[in-house]
Amino acid sequence: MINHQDRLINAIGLSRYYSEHCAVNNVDVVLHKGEVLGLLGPNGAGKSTTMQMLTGNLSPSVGEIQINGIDLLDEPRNAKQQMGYLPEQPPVYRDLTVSEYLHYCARLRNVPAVQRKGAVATASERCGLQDVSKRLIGNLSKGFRQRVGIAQAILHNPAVVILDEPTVGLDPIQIREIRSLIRELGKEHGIILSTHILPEVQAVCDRVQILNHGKTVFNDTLEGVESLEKVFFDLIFREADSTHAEVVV
Ligand SMILES: Nc1ncnc2c1ncn2[C@@H]1O[C@H](COP(=O)(O)OP(=O)(O)OP(=O)(O)O)[C@@H](O)[C@H]1O
Repeated sequence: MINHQDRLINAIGLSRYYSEHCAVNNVDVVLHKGEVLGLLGPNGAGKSTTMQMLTGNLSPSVGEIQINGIDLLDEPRNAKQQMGYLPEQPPVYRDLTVSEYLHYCARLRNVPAVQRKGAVATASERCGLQDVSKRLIGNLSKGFRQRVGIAQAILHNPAVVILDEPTVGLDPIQIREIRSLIRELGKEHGIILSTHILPEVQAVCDRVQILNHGKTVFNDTLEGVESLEKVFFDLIFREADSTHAEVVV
């Protein structure tokens, strides 16, 4: 019997229309404790729309979403409290120091005043930011700014962390560091990672969900998968061929 208790995200039957256009079509997203889930797909597949629905920034046209057992549509504040989100553009303020910014985020996240210092210290330590806490964010390297973005996402110790393209524009050393941070975080949180970089998914994810034309076309662990690239291109091109065949016929 399936145990739904350990589902940090339980999103069932999600669809989203933009007027007549169905961008996401009856997609389920399930995330378990201790799992890093890679959300993949070619441009326009529906990843951003799905992530925006999961983070409560966009209402689904159809479907329901529970975050750590709390209904996102009925109790958006409580459900969002269970979640940390790093959008593709980290929401950092360049004119604040790392410490000032993280304290500000802790306030926004309703971390009680007496716990803020500890929460900032813990998130800074986990993201390797102790040595730059007094530096202005605007003067940090992109890799460190990304760490600050991840630190704000985990500050309130959420059950779920959603990361959108967290390593875009980083150098190879920074990429390696951020990936190992994601793996580390994955032990205590459930993580959804959206990226176009297939080797990244293979390096950090336990399971992969591939979207194409708004539908799930693959959802499985990476056990025994030698090349995710092959799986990905086979699926996407097979679909393109069959779509083409339909048009021709
Ligand atoms: N606000 C909008 N209004 C109308 N159509 C939209 C809107 N946002 C997205 N779409 C369309 O919905 C589909 C899915 O878009 P979405 O941005 O979710 O895909 P994606 O997988 O995130 O793509 P990318 O990797 O390029 O960011 C696309 O066809 C897109 O053009």
